[in-house]
Amino acid sequence: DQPLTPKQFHLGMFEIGRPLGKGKFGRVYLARERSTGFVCALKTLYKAELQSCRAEGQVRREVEIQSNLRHPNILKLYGHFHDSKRIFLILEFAGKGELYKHLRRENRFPEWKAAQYIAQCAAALRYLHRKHVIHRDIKPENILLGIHGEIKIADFGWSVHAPSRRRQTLCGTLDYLPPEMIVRTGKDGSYNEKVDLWSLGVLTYEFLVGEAPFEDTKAMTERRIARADMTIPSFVSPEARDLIKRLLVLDPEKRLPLEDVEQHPWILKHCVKGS
Ligand SMILES: CCCCNC(=O)c1cccc(NC(=O)CCCCCNc2ncnc3[nH]cnc23)c1
Repeated sequence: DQPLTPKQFHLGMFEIGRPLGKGKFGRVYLARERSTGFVCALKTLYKAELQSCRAEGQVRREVEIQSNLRHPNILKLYGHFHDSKRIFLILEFAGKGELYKHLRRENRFPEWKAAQYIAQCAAALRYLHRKHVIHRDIKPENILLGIHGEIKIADFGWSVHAPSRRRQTLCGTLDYLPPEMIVRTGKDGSYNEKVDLWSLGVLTYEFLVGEAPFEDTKAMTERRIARADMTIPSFVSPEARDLIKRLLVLDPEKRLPLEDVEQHPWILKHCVKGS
């Protein structure tokens, strides 16, 4: 089941197709390995850019972490190689692309679809946490959909081995960050994998409501996160409301464990096993 296994990869082995996306340090292209016809996604990262932002460590961690992971809801990293200017990550191609584009197009997901996505995210996070990996950046932009609509958690550029202390300053949206990553509450400001439980709560809210629970100006967002100050619209079912409230809890130790998320009435109601 590991189609791309040669030890040494190089660019000439691939036919490059259309761009699939772009990020801070490079782009992702559709690609096909010439000898096997295997379709994958090639993520390019420019060394110069990485050096200027001192992000090489992030890439090394992304490669080291993701290449040891094997789970149906986690995007596979088959290998990597580099040339003089770029680093290339050979990633699984997710046939239905970026989840956030589906969310924006549909505005919000029906409860049965949101519940199935959250159940798959919980299964992937349970697998990561068993390996003492914290993702730290669970949000719609970092989730892809496979050809059968299954969740593929991607972009391990921010993941670390638990417990951890943040070094890099956080860029991008604060919406998904838990209180303990915004204000240094813990004695040494450290945090653990419970940060992903908070993000799962934010993700559940955004799937059902169409916007993040603490979305506001930067200052207000920080304040609202620190107080877990959010309102859940009345169209959200009582079961879904209950799950969101059990995940968006200030005290990391009091957040609903992943095992209980998977057994939550809202999840069981919409995810009949073997359906
Ligand atoms: C460790 C580096 C952290 C910062 N990341 C970057 O600089 C960075 C560099 C290049 C690209 C990106 N992010 C992006 O390109 C964001 C969009 C990534 C999704 C591209 N679409 C895909 N559709 C279908 N199957 C896939 N398999 C992999 N991607 C896909 C990010």
